Amino acid sequence: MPVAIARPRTLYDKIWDDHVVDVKEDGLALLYIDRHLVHEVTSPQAFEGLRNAGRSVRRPDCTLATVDHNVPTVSRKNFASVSTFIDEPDSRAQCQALEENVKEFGVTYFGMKDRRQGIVHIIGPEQGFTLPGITCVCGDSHTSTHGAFGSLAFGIGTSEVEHVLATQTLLQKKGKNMRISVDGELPEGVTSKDVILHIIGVIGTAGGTGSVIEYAGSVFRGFSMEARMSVCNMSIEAGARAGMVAPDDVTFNYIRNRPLAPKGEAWDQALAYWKTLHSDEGAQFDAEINIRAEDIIPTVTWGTSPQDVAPITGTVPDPAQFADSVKRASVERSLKYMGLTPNIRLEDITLDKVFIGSCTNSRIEDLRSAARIVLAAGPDAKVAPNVQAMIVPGSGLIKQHAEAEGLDVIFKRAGFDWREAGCSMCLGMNPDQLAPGERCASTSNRNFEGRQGAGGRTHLVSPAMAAAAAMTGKLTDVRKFLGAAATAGTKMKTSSGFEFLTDAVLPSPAPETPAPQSAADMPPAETPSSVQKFIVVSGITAPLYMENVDTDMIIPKQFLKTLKRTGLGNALFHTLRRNPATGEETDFILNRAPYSKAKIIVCTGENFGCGSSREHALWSFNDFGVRTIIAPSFAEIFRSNAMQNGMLPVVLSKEECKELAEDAAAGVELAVDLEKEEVRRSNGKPAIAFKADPFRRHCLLNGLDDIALTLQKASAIESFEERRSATWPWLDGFGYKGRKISVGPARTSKMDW
Ligand SMILES: CC(C)[C@H](C(=O)O)[C@@H](O)C(=O)O
Ligand code: SF4
Repeated sequence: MPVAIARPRTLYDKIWDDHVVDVKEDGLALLYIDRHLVHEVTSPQAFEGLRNAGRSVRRPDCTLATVDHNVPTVSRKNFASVSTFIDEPDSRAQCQALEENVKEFGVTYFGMKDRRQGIVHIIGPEQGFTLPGITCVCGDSHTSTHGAFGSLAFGIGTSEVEHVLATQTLLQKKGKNMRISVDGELPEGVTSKDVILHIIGVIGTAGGTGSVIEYAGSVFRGFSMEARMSVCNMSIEAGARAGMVAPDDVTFNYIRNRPLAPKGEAWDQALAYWKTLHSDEGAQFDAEINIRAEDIIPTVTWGTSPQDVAPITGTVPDPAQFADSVKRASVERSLKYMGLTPNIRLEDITLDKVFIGSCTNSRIEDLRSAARIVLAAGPDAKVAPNVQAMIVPGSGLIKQHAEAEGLDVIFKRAGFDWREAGCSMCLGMNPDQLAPGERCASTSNRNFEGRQGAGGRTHLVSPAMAAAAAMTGKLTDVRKFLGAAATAGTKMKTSSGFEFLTDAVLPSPAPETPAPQSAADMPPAETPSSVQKFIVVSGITAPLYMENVDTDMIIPKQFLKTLKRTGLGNALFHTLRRNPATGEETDFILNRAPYSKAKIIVCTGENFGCGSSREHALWSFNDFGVRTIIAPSFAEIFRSNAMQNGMLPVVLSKEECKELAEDAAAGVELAVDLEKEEVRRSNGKPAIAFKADPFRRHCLLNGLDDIALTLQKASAIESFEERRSATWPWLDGFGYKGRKISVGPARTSKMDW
């Protein structure tokens, strides 16, 4: 376990070193996963895979599930069951599938009747499931949120969800260390959301690619856990695999006494370990960014990428200012989509909707900060008549806590809609959506085209800025309300919220005690692989001249409701291929002959596949017939999802991509040869060499399935678990009565601890 390594290490190095079960010569490690969060969108196909292979959930004690993306946020007063409550058939089916799967596989589940239900990234920390020093994953890109506790937390695709359920491990290559320090005094009115939006503006949406970001400096040290979570949450928007803040007293005080936090002696032991979790003096970072707190002012996005930020005092940019043609085209496209004219003042932009919620900003502190602004607007002030504003607490417990503080009254009196917990209008997989053309100030994390509803326009802001916008009906500099907000703040009563977390909330049935699973009990490793071999793929190649092609664009949310991996070919680039108003085919490249039969895509812009972890993006390419994509860079989760599906992401330089795109536009066919690691062209021009990761190349050439490979290491996993129980006993999951939950499959046991 903790090995004495002399060189100074970063926080990331330490957590990484402590979780390696096995490592290959090329650095590919089998990493043990301490905590696995599960939601209804990215898990059905994973449970189905387990079922088909006769596998069980290896560590139900370290797995926690809830429903969030699909749930309607209307009152649950009349809730009887998911079957009667959720009208939309596909949303209903996904929630029902999770309910059946957690029962069958014995996973703890917070359903819609449970006040602990909420957004997956809210409930983990709230329950003390998220702890410092752990590895934490979820089939969701915003898993980076949990890094706020000094853990290594990252999003994965559905195939990896299945891998973790079956083996409690993941195959991972170590990323780079990046440190972003923000020091100094934040000006008044500037919040954690402004800080992270500013950071993304500085480093760009691909700035963190390949790295784990450690947030350091006096500003983060001074932040509450809620504020740290908002920052780490959006690390994925900066392209990073994960973000983290070293744990300190703020962290420990937040965790102490939470239902699943270690108690008594285990607490003392855990605390001693957690205090070692910081980057050592002299530890090496591959990249360092320093930002002055004084340079940050309330920030808002104007475009369709989270890097499209500007201070609220600024104006909408003019595409003419951009020398780079790809960049200029992308700004033009954004402004057209957003319905904005260059050079207008941001504060002159009027709104239709305001959304306060999402895993970025739906915690108690966010709601308080919004309420303070509402109060500051005056005792009788109302939401502007042109605006419809909604507040969606992140969990049932946050809702209860806010109501105990009277925040709901403040909001409702001013005309806000006060809702039940869920992802809501962050991505609109449920009824909360923007209508085409509607403009929204939103506290969520993504402003991609169509994100909050087809044709909807999103401006990302902090909760305080959202509240200010709701009251004025326009994007507004929150600092105009500050004096009054300070007075309002003194009138608000706050409470710790701990009383809602006790066991008394809901009775927890005594856990069943299935026998621990040993290597000998594990199903055979040689279950047939379903991964397609990739040797050479050749054929029609479609050129794409775009940067930051995000997964919301590749496959919009309405297609994520499937329980299958197939049949998604028509969904590929749906909003670009179909006119949203008429449903008719557009002239998008993939609708045009010969490209409608493309097997290869070549994209000229960076950061292909950024955004969500939805593996559906790859399933839709596959179903369309595309097996390989060539681009200057890929978002990490997309890249790893591709290879889990027998598909190959090929990285070439920008110039090479441009050259190949020109060839493809002229009808030249390409052949991507993984064996020879080269791209050949039908016009006889010289082949272009590329490099594939040796292990992944081997797997793709042979159609090997990661789970089967990992199961060959069953005894190494088992001995790691023995050492883990001895060294970090608090990581063997605790139940709601402080009892340890037994390890092992519980296919027939009831849900809940
Ligand atoms: C549905 C899920 C895969 C997705 C994610 O990975 O982020 C969603 O939470 C989102 O925010 O787009
Ligand atoms: S980003 Fe939005 S949709 Fe995704 S998990 Fe968070 S709240 Fe849910």
